[in-house]
Amino acid sequence: MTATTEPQSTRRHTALPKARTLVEALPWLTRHHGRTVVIKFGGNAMVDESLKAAFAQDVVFLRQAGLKPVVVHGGGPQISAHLDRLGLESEFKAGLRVTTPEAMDAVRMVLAGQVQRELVGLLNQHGPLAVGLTGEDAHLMAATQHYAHVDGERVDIGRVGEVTGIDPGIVRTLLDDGRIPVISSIAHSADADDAGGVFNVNADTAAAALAVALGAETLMVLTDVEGLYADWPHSDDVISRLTASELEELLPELASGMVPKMEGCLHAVRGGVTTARVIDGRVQHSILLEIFTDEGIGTMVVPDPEGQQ
Ligand SMILES: Nc1ncnc2c1ncn2[C@@H]1O[C@H](COP(=O)(O)OP(=O)(O)O)[C@@H](O)[C@H]1O
Ligand SMILES: CC(=O)N[C@@H](CCC(=O)OP(=O)(O)O)C(=O)O
Repeated sequence: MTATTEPQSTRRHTALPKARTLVEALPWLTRHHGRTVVIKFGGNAMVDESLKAAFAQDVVFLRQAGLKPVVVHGGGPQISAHLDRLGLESEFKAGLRVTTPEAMDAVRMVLAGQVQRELVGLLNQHGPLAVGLTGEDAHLMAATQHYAHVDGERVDIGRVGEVTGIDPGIVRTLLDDGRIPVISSIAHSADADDAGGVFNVNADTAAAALAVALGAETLMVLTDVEGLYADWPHSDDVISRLTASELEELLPELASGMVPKMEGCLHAVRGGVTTARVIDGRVQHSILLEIFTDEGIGTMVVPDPEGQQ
């Protein structure tokens, strides 16, 4: 056998940048240790296989680094594609899907049976970590019917849910057991006369409600744009940081896709979450960049300074 040798100095030299990267992450590792991070993975950010695999690596990395990641996933485009295959049209009002009972069955099947299963599978390639559930499981998320408001009119959009309560017990149990909960945004009906009913909840709204109920440190929303554009669609200047009050002022000007996201961020920081961020899910390892470096990308919403509302 011929042994391969390399001069000691070369080996040390090539390893050094890796060690530096690890050491640079130390303050962030210390700061975030034991903290809960709710990550919303949008259907539009799930565009290719390598991105999904990198997403799974990042989430597992957080878990192995001592954080408690909770994944809430979307799947709007996947639901629309399925409805299309069934010959059913997708209609949105005020950014929310008009959800007939027939569409509700498809929403539940695609989110819990397809998108969630795929994410659980990708995470579990790294070990027996991920457990999938919906808001129906152990009554995690309760909702009543949500009506949309279009041009000042109250519109019935079917089985769309307004979150009325979160019982985070099952998620806490999973986190304490070292698991990664992967949650589909379907809620059980809170109405006694609709027992057994289910509602379609926007995934951004569900993620924000969960972040508040879990006392999460961070809500991270991965989507298919760089962050919140100041003057969308006319310019691609991203707002990098804004306070809750600044965001509140901006909300009426926002267009549909961003509305539930930014409302969710506002709800989260007003509910005690330290930062809510909208980041570009199309950038590989954007979660790691956001948590462990100064080179965070996207938009960060922070609470108002003390004494200012
Ligand atoms: N001010 C804004 N800044 C960025 N994106 C915006 C803005 N207003 C509307 N949008 C739209 O919102 C979309 C993201 O929302 P959505 O399509 O629901 O994504 P996801 O599937 O990730 O939840 C963007 O692709 C963009 O088209
Ligand atoms: C009520 C409502 O609109 N629900 C969404 C749920 C999925 C979702 O929010 O997915 P994204 O995050 O990928 O947009 C829908 O049916 O499309």
